Amino acid sequence: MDVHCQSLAEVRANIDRIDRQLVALLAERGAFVAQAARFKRNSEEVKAPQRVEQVIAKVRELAQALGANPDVVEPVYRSMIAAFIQAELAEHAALAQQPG
Ligand SMILES: O=C(O)C(=O)C[C@]1(C(=O)O)C=C[C@@H](O)C=C1
Repeated sequence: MDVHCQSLAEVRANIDRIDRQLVALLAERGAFVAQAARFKRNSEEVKAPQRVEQVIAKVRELAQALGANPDVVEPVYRSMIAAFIQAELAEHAALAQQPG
């Protein structure tokens, strides 16, 4: 990270720019999470706790490699995945209501 901002406004402009990218990526990630519901038989498979731990281990490694703080990245991911699980449970329940 080699950008040295000259003002708080410049800092916040950069944060706003990054937030736009993050939200776009969350939209893309969320669309794939919703598709995962189609391949799962029940709510335990939706929650997939072993997969959650795989993802956490992977993003902690990525954080180390990319200069992020793993102790920030992990709770962000745990919170994000918890929210995606709720959305995927709702998607799974909606699919179960569909005929055929
Ligand atoms: O990998 C899956 O099975 C997913 O549904 C994706 C995802 C995630 O957001 O990473 C969401 C729910 C599961 O708890 C595990 C992981």
